[in-house]
Amino acid sequence: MNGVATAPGASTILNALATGQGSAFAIDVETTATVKLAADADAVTGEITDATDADTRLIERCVERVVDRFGNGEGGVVTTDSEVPMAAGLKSSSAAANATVLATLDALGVTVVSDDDTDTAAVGDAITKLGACRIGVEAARDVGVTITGAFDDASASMLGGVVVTDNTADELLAHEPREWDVLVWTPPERAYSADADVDRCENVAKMADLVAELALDGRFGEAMTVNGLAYVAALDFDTDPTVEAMPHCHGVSLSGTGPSVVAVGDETSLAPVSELWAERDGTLIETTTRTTGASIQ
Ligand SMILES: Nc1ncnc2c1ncn2[C@@H]1O[C@H](COP(=O)(O)OP(=O)(O)OP(=O)(O)O)[C@@H](O)[C@H]1O
Ligand SMILES: O=C(O)C1=C[C@@H](O)[C@@H](O)[C@H](O)C1
Repeated sequence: MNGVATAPGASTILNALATGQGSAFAIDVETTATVKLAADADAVTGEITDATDADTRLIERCVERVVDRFGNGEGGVVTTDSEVPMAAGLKSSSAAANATVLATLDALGVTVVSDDDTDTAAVGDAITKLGACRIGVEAARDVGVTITGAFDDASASMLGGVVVTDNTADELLAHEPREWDVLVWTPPERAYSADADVDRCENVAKMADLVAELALDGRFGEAMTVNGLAYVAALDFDTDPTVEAMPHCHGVSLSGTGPSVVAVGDETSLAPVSELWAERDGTLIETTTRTTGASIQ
């Protein structure tokens, strides 16, 4: 009973910490999960390739939740192998959870239905992609790696494209395809979402409402830039990387609770941003949006 699945990381248009409404888009860097289940194994053990000291509770809990719902008490081993850096703002936990849930469903032979936008929670012995996504969100809540549940990040990773969500109800408000070039700058420091200063974020709630309006109007570039300016201030990051990118790109924002800053546009508009950000410490990733989301391999 083996299963393998991949899920992409994501970046932020609207951070949900202020109001519970969020918006995110999938990017073309991904995490692969491999799940090996056995009827006679009595526990689930997680391993994260190249990060032996990292916390494996999220992926173990994802397997347990899928087995509780669709299995028969199986245990086993889950391994993730990821291109998405942890605690960088690029939704590594959502990618790991989605890949693990899908790989476990694959191992158990459960059919995953792709009628994402109709959002039927489960159809007989099958489950929709959004239903699978909600299992990962619940697992993230169980182990405390999220503030709101991060259904925005998780559904962007699961479905691909751009989503707008209500994280207080785990509901999808909009789902749109967008094709942008994407430039990611990740400074050397790391920031775990669960440690973010939520009280400071609540101070920018009126700006978050404006960002949600822009996003629901399909004005994603402006939405993410307003979000970026509000949240770099609220979370006390340097405003310079955002401001210097603004004249060139379609949109730029702090991603999640940082520290990465992400700009979207086309190759020509991102070239001067790349030159400016290359002078800073840290790493640059040139990628694209991804419209296809997570999948069983
Ligand atoms: N590749 C992975 N494999 C297994 N577990 C992971 C992986 N990435 C993240 N996690 C789990 O999620 C926890 C939170 O990670 P992290 O802060 O990176 O997630 P995040 O909330 O998605 O934030 P960010 O958007 O900053 O990446 C980690 O401590 C770990 O338990
Ligand atoms: O932990 C959370 O609930 C969140 C973390 C960040 O990624 C945010 O971008 C997201 O909107 C919500």
